[in-house]
Amino acid sequence: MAISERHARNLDRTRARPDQQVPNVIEFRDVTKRFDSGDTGLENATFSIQRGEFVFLVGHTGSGKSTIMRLLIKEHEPTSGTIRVAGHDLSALDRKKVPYYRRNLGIVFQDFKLLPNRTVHDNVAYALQVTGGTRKDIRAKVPDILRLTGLSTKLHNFPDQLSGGEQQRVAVARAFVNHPPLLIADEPTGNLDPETSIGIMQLLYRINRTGTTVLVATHDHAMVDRMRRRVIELSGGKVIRDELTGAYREGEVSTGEFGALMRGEPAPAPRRLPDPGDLFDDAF
Ligand SMILES: Nc1ncnc2c1ncn2[C@@H]1O[C@H](COP(=O)(O)OP(=O)(O)OP(=O)(O)O)[C@@H](O)[C@H]1O
Repeated sequence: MAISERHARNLDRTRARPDQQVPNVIEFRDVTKRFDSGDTGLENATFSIQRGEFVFLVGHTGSGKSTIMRLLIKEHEPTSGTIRVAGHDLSALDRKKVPYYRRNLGIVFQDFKLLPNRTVHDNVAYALQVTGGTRKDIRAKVPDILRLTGLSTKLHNFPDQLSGGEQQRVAVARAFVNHPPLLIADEPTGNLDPETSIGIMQLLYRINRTGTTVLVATHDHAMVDRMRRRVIELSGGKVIRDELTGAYREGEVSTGEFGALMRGEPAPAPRRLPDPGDLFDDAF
């Protein structure tokens, strides 16, 4: 669907429901996930994330971070409880429609998941093609996003000709080229050195400042402490902490480095404010 059509439809939505609140982008209500093996991935987890937030999911290995991500992309189904994305109950989303839903989300993994036999340009363009982007869209948007992610000089390179940090930039560019209302990243800096990790986090921060809601699962203590964003901590599948400007560990003092870390990082002007309802274009 063309952006202008979407925009008009979103305006209609707003007009039709003037007194209703904008729904949370993500809402977990009493969500439990038990696997066939008997392991518990998540236990009675309740939290919600509003439009435009930047949220870290932290916790020891096995605490349930990836389970939340996999539930969000409907790779797993909850054993009980309700998950809503942009106000839609994910259990009502037909299996056949799941690929459409996922294409409208920005998803970044630790291991990049790039197409090995396509160039940087084509990896990013592909994300537009599968959502119905025309050649004109590709010509207009891909160079822009490659500039934003610092990849303009690498557009003809293949993934195996790039460093880990550059590959992750391509993955972020691909996830963001559609300007998704929600971007989720599972350990996006897990394979990168601290310096490169800062670059990736700055990129996610800039993306967040265009209006995209960003959820990042991470073990990266230093990054969480420096950025001072909202932190949801898990332990044994339970939410044990939810702080608006938290550190990796409860009660740790601010390093005060956030300003320095993000200085000189101007946010690109949003083309349009992403509407979470766009996640479900063609899906419901
Ligand atoms: N497919 C699965 N089958 C069985 N148990 C699973 C499965 N996926 C996760 N688990 C279990 O669920 C619990 C939570 O795992 P999860 O992968 O969500 O943790 P995590 O916090 O993401 O860990 P890490 O930081 O190591 O990635 C663990 O006990 C894990 O063994």
